[in-house]
Amino acid sequence: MFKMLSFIKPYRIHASIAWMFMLIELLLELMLPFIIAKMIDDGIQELKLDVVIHWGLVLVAASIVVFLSGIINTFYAAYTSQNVGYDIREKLYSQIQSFSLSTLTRFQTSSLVTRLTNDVAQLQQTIFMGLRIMMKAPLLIAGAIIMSFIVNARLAMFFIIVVPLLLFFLVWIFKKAGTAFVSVQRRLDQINRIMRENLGAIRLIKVFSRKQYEIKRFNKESVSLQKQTISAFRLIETSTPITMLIMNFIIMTFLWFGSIQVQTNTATAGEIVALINYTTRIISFLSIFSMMIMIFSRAKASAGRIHEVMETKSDDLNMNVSFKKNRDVINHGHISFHHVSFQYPDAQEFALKNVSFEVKSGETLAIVGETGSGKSTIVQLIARLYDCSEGNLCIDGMNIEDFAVKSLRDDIGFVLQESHLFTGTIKDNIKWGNKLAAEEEVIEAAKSSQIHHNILKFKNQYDTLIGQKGVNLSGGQKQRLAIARALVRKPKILLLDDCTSALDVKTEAKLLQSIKPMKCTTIMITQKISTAMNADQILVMNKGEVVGCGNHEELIHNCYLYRQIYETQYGKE
Ligand SMILES: Nc1ncnc2c1ncn2[C@@H]1O[C@H](COP(=O)(O)OP(=O)(O)OP(=O)(O)O)[C@@H](O)[C@H]1O
Repeated sequence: MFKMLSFIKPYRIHASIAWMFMLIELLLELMLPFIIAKMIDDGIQELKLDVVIHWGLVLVAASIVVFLSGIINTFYAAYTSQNVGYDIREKLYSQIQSFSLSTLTRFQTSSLVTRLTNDVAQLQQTIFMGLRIMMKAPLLIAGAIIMSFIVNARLAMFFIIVVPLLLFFLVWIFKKAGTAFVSVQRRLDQINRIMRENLGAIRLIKVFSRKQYEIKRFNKESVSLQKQTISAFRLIETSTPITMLIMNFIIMTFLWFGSIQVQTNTATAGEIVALINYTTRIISFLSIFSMMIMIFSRAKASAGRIHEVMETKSDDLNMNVSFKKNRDVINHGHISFHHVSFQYPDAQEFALKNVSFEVKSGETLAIVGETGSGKSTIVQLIARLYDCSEGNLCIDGMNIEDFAVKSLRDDIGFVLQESHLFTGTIKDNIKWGNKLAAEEEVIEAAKSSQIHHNILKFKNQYDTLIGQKGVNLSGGQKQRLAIARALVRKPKILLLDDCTSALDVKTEAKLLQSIKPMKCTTIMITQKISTAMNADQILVMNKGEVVGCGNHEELIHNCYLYRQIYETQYGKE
């Protein structure tokens, strides 16, 4: 938690101003009961109207300054907390961007979203409360005890016994509640995960009529969150009645012993009023204390979760500038795999086993094979989303690990199996691939990917807004838009991971024809033999191994698996 305080450093002047005005407010608040005691003892009891007016005016002036100090304090506390929240969120976000795929999987997307939103908001609120009242509460309690000693030391002795006991009790609650709130935040992660899954698959839920099942699943997590939150709050709530009971007991003690002292002329009525006034202030701030415990306990849990992300090593290959020969562009796009094996982190088996093949510059390689045979893994290694476990992957004769990762990826156009589109216009989505692309280049990419004519039919053409995840486009349109986004990069290497599945044969053939003149080395994963047949070479994969490589004619004769796939799609004839 204290590590998070370093984020306040840039705003120390604003935080100090908030603090200063909080101290002014506090000092004057502490003086108010003292002023009232003076008014009673020197003015009302002595029947001196001028003394009453004098202390009355002092009281009004002090109240105005308290009010103004409160406003200024709130302003600076809000400024500091909002800015610190912004900085933490920004740092957290860029840290998340620097994680490798396996680290991101380990944290889980829903948990990262909760950390970026809810956890940061908890810290923001704690900093605001810290500068507004949290610091004030202990100081006011200490100040009220000191003032009570100045007013009447004998009666104030009760505080010395009771207040440390109370504080001890409250710290114990704070520790217990901290653990409880970590569980609350974890439950919140689960709720977010279910919501993400649910909203992302709303169509699937509808067609499978799984609405009730999903509602039950959500309710189960929701009830679990509710129970955990209630038990955490219950713990904190026990502190309020216990605190009130003890402090009311002190007030009764002051009234009892105070009345005896007034009768024996060892204390004045004003002193007793002032002492009770200080006690009620301590009570009100001790009840703020229980709120503070709650806020601090939650913030402690949130700070731990944020700290965990910030302390995790940035392990995206982008960060490790490991290129030795300083090559930062792909010249020709010649790809060669030499006995490459690969195992996913935490996986039991190798996804690729001793894979060797070559694709010459400007050629097209189609990869076919059963599901789970390692096709996507091959293209992911070329984009260096992972490094080979064994063997070498070379581009233009140089080991891929010697390239600067960012530059390597800048020369690659990658179209994933699932076409992710972003909220924005069609033009924005294509330009996402290359933000420097001119209008003509965007249109050219759209033409090559066979989506241009569809776009022209929309009322706003390239400025048509796409909803979240492109809901107003068909599956095939989304795929072609994703291809246009890759083509606009003018890549040296184009990786198409089964991204033409939703296209009809005619459109797909046109698309592949228009890619050819671009002379980029293309690796195309496909389930369709009709598509694979157009490639210069076809690689046949089975259980992570290459079982055939060559053109269509060669494979029909030499590769049993290829022939089987062919016969399934075209019939034995
Ligand atoms: N992130 C991952 N972590 C662990 N194992 C993985 C991961 N991704 C894939 N695998 C495993 O690696 C193997 C190869 O997966 P890959 O996605 O390359 O197959 P594929 O041929 O592209 O399949 P499909 O045609 O269904 O897309 C599979 O057994 C799969 O379960």
